[in-house]
Amino acid sequence: MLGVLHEKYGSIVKMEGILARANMVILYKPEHFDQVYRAEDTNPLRPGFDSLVYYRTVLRKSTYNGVYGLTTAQDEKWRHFRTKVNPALLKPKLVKLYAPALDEIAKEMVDRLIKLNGKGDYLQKNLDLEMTKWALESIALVGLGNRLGCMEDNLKQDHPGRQLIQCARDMMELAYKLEFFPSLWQKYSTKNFKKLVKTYDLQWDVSKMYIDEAKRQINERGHDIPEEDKSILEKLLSIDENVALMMANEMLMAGIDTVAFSTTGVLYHLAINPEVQKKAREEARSAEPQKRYIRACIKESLRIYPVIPANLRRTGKDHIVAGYHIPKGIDVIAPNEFLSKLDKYYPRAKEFIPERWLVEKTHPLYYGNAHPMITLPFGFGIRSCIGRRIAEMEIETFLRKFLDKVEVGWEGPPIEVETKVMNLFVKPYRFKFKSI
Ligand code: HEM
Repeated sequence: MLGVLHEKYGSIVKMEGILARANMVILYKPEHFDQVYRAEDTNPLRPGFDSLVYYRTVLRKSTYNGVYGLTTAQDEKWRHFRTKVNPALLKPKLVKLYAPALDEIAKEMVDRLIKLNGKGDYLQKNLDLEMTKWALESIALVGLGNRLGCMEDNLKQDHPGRQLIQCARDMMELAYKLEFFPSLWQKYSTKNFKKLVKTYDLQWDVSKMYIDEAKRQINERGHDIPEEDKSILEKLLSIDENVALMMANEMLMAGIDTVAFSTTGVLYHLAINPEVQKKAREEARSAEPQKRYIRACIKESLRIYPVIPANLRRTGKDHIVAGYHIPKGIDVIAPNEFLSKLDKYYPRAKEFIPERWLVEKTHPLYYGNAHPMITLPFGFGIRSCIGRRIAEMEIETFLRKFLDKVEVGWEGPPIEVETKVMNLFVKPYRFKFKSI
């Protein structure tokens, strides 16, 4: 759709908001959204998840004590929260401390994939479920310091971890229906809105149960343990209890499908590019600690298959862009996925070429020839993804283990993506895994 609008209306496209939605402008030139996004970066407003905002600030106001979390807070509340959580989640030195624990989970996941690969067409239909189990298990260990047991065999449908996975998916699908299409949920409780409220309630209750259990264990054993053994929850509890609780809750929400989708995307690209896979495997098996080629594979895959296809900011003031007036209160869309696949920015843009992230400046494929705002898989500026460092480490750790033990191929037509707030792969997964 973004391509069609661009072709028909040019590089600045205005769309009237429907029902309660704000008016929107799509800016197709990176210099244009760069101008707006930078000017808005002192107080970045990211709209979206209006139903979750309503749930936390109105429906369940008493539960949240005025602390709304990063996904829903704006203005000073957001800044206050973000300032408190930034160091624990984004400082590379602190995040690296979780590497050994993530290594252990990655190893289990690879063994599990090998085992499940022998079970007929199970992975063709359920690879997404298995990848989300690994992603949840990993983020829970980093976030809470606990294993949830999601990667055990015969996990029951009502296992709390399984419920969290289902909640994350349902929230995305229902919010998509309510917030991207005309809906009257803001006037009265529609059927889908009621379902969504139930899902928000369940996600909160289950994550709170896990968080309370983690807190109980922390209090029982005391705080006198090495820094590398402290979870993010424990670090944040010493700063602000409400913030710690909310951040842990959001990690168990935002850290599941994002990581699972991104990792599956890399597996797909490795599967259809055996030469790249071979090179990545050599690096995975080498003693070189810096896995630059594998990291380039992740970057390149996120360029082609970002989880979030477009970035979004709501203007907090007026802007003049290429002579057009964009007033305050408009949602400005940066169509990053669409732009990232254009040859005018990246030569052979549709091809998976990790080398473009590694070659010298003088090389025609050099990634830096493209405007730096085009590929933004983790968003932009001070409001960009708080889980970025953790996610990158989870994916890299998994790939290193995977490449060492498994060869991956793909049989059949190319994988397809559908977009529902986030990107999702369409089943079946036609991967061929071979233990090596
Ligand atoms: C590969 C995996 C991931 C991708 C591609 C991704 C992508 C994004 C993007 C595009 C945004 C919007 C940023 C913006 O508006 O500028 C975002 C925000 C966010 N992400 Fe991630 N994410 C990933 C993993 C995670 C993980 C593991 C967590 C858990 C810690 C997480 C938690 C969040 C939160 C809480 C926000 C809101 C930040 C704020 O508004 O301050 N994400 N993510």
